[in-house]
Amino acid sequence: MQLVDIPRLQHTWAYGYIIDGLKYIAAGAVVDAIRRSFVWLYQRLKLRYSTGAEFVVGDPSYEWIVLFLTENGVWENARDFRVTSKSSKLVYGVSVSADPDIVGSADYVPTYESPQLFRWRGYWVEVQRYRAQIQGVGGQPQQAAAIFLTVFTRNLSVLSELVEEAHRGYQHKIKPYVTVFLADSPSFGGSFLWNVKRKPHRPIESIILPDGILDDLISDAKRFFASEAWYHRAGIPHRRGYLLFGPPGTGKSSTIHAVAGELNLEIHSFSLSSAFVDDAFLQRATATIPKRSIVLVEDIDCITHSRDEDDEDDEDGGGRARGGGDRRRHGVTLSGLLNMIDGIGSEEGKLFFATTNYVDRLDAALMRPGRIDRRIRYALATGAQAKGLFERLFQDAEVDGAAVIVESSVKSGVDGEMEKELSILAQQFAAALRDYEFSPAELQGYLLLNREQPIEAATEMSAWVQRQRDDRAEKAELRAERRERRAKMYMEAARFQQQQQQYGPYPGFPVLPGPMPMPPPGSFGVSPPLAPPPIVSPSPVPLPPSPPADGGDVDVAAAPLVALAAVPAAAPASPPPMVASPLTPIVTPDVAVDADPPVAAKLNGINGIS
Ligand SMILES: Nc1ncnc2c1ncn2[C@@H]1O[C@H](COP(=O)(O)OP(=O)(O)OP(=O)(O)O)[C@@H](O)[C@H]1O
Repeated sequence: MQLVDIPRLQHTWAYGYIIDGLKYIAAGAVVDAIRRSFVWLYQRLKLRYSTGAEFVVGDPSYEWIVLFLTENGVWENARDFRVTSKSSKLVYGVSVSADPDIVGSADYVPTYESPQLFRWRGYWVEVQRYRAQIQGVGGQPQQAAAIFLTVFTRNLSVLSELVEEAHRGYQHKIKPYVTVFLADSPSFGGSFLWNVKRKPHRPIESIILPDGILDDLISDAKRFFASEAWYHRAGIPHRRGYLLFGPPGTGKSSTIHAVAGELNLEIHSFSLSSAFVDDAFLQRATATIPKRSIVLVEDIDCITHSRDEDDEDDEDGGGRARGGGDRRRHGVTLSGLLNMIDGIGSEEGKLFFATTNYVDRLDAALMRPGRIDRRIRYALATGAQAKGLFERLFQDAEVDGAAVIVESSVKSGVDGEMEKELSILAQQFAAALRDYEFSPAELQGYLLLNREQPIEAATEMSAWVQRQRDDRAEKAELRAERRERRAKMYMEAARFQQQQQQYGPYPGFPVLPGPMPMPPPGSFGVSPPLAPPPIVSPSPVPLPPSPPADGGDVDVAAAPLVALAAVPAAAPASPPPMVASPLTPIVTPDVAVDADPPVAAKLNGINGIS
């Protein structure tokens, strides 16, 4: 059967329209085929004669490329932008305001997704923004903004030169800043990203530590970077590990920031106490850290135990995993941490810094040379440090013309004479407290309250110290009371249990499973009253130890005191009880194999840095 009767159709009015329609369809198909052929050809040529690279947000290289594209004016034709607030003054994207404060407070990055072409060193480069699928921790797919660069040349080195130039430009731009990449978990998924912060360089002189500690640390790190070839020849991973330990607020993090600023390094930081940090997270995060970086692990004592260890503990009724139940599935295990530290060395040239307030909780495996090469102990402030802090914070008092005028009565000597003498005030300030009584952070807090008034800060220090001591004594008393109450409850329960065993269960009361476990030694009421904090210790300040010949810990606590002899001394105090550390002496590899013996000898004499 004939479906369309063409000869009859020819005589109808619709015939012309149908033929025209068919012609248009045919023409459209031809044009589309040509377009597709061009696209196909373009893609083929692109594949054959170009090299490309993807940069995903959250990776440090994304920051370099965004800045590079901005500097090369690639965004200039864009009209739509993604705006994000930011805390630094570094300008990315496009300048939209002449006011530097306004420009510096937000990021403007174009949102368009169509490719842009630009010339770089005679090569055509195509840039395209899009959303990439990346694999999150745990394998879940996740969307992330990305930039794809295509360089139209088959020479791969052009692309790597471009990336290198972008990195150099970025480092030059951020020179006055230390870039800190904080490992973070985005709220919408289980993956991770680097949260980028830029902080102005912290001057070395602003950190008040016993003489030489910081300089030694910096020269050690410089020497490490200078001896890359030696590490390769010796077959040792080019990595250096430092452990900074001591009470909170004593300058550990500040030291690391100062080192990063001095050596122009980026910091990639995670805290093991963060809820989202686990073994898989560490592996993924460290894999993205570039060369010449500081890898900083804060609270390195916060590791949980592996499943096997937990199971063993549970059999013993222990359950050692800190934080209980959930920590067994989350958190960083010792083996995960060791793998991560060892893995850092697979990418060259990294300084590994770890901080902790509880050095005695660290495993010996973690402390072995090759993982931790040097250890530095921090302590509460000595009188010399307090004096240094005071002078540092009020150094501008004179510069601003607001000279510190001290009545000569403050200074024993000629009556009525006025003298600008900041150091006398600083001595008065330091004399009001004992060594190892307050952290530098606490002293800084007090000084900031009196930022404009150095005289008041010095003269009112004794009253502040007294208030802090009273406060501490009150808290200690409360703690002792709580312990006593808990001890009483425990004794009651034990007695009740004994009676149940003796006379049978009381009707209506549950039978307690016996026997009651013994309380840990020293807990509850059986322990002696709380030991007073080291502030009230009457023993004299120890003499500075001579540097250990075998390279022990750097002991910030026991470093020489700057002469405060002129200051009326407060009751002497002993240093805080230093935790007996299970650390084994560390042998640094530098001495035996260093090409420059005098330098090696000098370094190994550093203040006993181990
Ligand atoms: N030795 C120091 N010299 C100058 N400032 C200090 C010193 N120690 C601490 N500070 C000040 O105290 C604050 C906290 O210091 P920082 O974060 O470095 O201490 P930390 O030892 O890392 O503390 P935590 O163990 O709690 O992380 C900073 O503002 C810093 O300026």
